[in-house]
Amino acid sequence: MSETAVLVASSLSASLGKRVVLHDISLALPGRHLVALVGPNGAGKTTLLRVLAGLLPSKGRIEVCGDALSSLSLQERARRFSYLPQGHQIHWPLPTKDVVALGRYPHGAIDPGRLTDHDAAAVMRAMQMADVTDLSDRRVTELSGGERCRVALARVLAVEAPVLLADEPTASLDPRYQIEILIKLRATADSGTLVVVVTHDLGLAARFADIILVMSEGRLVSQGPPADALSEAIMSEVFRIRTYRADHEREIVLVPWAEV
Ligand SMILES: Nc1ncnc2c1ncn2[C@@H]1O[C@H](COP(=O)(O)OP(=O)(O)OP(=O)(O)O)[C@@H](O)[C@H]1O
Repeated sequence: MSETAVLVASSLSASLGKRVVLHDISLALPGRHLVALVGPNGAGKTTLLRVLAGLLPSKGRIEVCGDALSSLSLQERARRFSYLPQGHQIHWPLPTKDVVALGRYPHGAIDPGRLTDHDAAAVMRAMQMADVTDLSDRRVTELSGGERCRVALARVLAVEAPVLLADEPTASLDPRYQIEILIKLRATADSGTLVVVVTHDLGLAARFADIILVMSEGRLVSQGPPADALSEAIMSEVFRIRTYRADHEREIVLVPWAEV
């Protein structure tokens, strides 16, 4: 990979309980890229995302922006990684703008009501990017699922971290919102961030990602540009499906079609 890697992992392995769920994973991912992490249920995608962010212990080495993850304080890790967990829910009836301001917590903004100009500007940029400025004073508990999803995205964007990790950010959204979220993540990557997104939507992954990482049974079994990483052989061996493939408006169309 010619570009400078922002996130490097070498020989990672991790266990949950007595089970080894990640085996010998090595990768090097540059900034300004949208990376889709795909694989069947239970392949280890969420575990890998959490290990990369330092939220789960692992063996091996992780470097972010040239520093060993293990050498960084928790606050510094929180500034370098923004993490959108799977099925993210907000249960407190906070106004949208305060939820988004929580993204500035790693930068020392502990009171959403008293942000510095710098933090307030970052919150505004994130709200504009996620298209939630018109929801600013609405309570998040009174928003639709799609609106809440955009607010959750705005919160992680407000961190303005060099690495954004998002676990199934489009799950349970309607097709329009799914496309909208991918367009926003694409734009975030284009502005310089390394964005890693876990998804089961192979069509959106093939269309929007620069790099696809395919996991199976805790191992990285394929990686590269979508057409290579999601080859018909990988589809068959890893996902046990055949796909319909075409081009539309000069973008890849990939539709899961039948079991093999
Ligand atoms: N707390 C736990 N203890 C033991 N095993 C676990 C635990 N959590 C998850 N696992 C196992 O680890 C493996 C990887 O789980 P993980 O959630 O990372 O998979 P995934 O690829 O994200 O799956 P999905 O697509 O279903 O969300 C699975 O086999 C799962 O059963």
